[in-house]
Amino acid sequence: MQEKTMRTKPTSSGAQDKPKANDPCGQRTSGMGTAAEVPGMVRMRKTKPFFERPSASRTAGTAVLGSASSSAPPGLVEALAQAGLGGTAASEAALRHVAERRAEELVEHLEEVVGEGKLLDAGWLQMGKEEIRKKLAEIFTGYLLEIHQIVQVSDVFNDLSVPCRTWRRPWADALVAAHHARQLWAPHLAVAQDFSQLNALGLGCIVLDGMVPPQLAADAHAELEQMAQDGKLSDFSQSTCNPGSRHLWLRFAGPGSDGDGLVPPALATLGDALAGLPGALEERAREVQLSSPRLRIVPNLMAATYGPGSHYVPHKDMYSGGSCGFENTRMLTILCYLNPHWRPGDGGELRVFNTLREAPASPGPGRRVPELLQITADHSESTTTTSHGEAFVDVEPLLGRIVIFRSREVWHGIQPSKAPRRWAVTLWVLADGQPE
Ligand SMILES: O=C(O)CCC(=O)C(=O)O
Ligand SMILES: [Fe+2]
Repeated sequence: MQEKTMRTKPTSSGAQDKPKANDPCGQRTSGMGTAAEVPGMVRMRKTKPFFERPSASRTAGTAVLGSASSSAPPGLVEALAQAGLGGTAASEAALRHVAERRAEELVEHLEEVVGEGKLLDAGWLQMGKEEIRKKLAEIFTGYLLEIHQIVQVSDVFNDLSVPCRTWRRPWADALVAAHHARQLWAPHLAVAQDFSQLNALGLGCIVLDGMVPPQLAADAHAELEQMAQDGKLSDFSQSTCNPGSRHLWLRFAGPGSDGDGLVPPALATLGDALAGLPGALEERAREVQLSSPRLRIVPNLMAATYGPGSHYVPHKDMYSGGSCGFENTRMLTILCYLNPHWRPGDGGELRVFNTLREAPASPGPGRRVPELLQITADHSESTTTTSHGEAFVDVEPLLGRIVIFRSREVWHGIQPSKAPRRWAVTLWVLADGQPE
């Protein structure tokens, strides 16, 4: 378990190193699958939930209505609860019915919804009641359908994810040391103890070699090659961020993973073991009284491959939905490289940049998520500022090498690959915004 074989270049390497302003590269933009399939796509809670389940005791909602108001339509959430439709099973027709009924009620109390700072501006008082009723019904229906979608996705996510402290693995517990936790969460402290090139960049990033049994890594590599041959990979990415890359998702545990034969054994074992790392890191941090965020595991690995010429421009793994107001909650990126034949000159190194001072990157507070389920490629506001510096370290994608870094801070990219297929599996570890 040592850090080794990294090359450092002190200067910028030109255009490829510079992300464009408005760089939409925080996530691959093709073949992303559904929100529920992609770790980190939904949860945005930290201390303040962006969305709370409808409940009778709640009088105001969060700002999901957007254009019409910054608060929930008066009484609508209560009406939903009274109709027994707070769960995920409500049909669209039932939600429309609740919305219509509430609109009818409110037309008799226009002062609650029309006027300065209210749901509809004072101009609406010029309209007839029927027109106002229709407008309210339309707004309410949109609101209910939106929050209903969020509840559904949130439920799926919660079913799929667990706090990392419940995913402890002896393998990871034995291998993770306190200094790893320091390197990750307090790099400024770690620098004093460890003068590695990576630490010198002042990042939260660690490289671990010799942890994955070589045979397991080789088997996992063979399984990926087989899956590629069997046509399981996505199409080639057309994105300017990571042109030519291909990927597939491997749900190695939990609902949807059993008996479907989609995750071959070595990859499943590897995923299960990697998922033990955050819990071990959290525990080590606790032991040395280091403050670190609580984390959550989604047992879903992404395997990605880069062929000749394909690369990934500098980016961070945290991204937001830009105009959608969506933001992921990725906290840690855990990579494991699976390239038994990698040689110097094959390219595909992970380039890790030093990071300039930026605003603290914690999961955002409540945001609008109107297009939540349609998220495809709108990550355009994720990286509006180019805040990595000139220095970088290239990390070779060697068989079994594990790299862990802070998704929200660390700028990284992949150098153009020259090898036929450069493989990595990634586990994104999410913030745990659940109450204590
Ligand atoms: O494979 C790697 O080295 C990094 C991949 C990456 O940055 C990503 O998928 O976001
Ligand atoms: Fe990345």
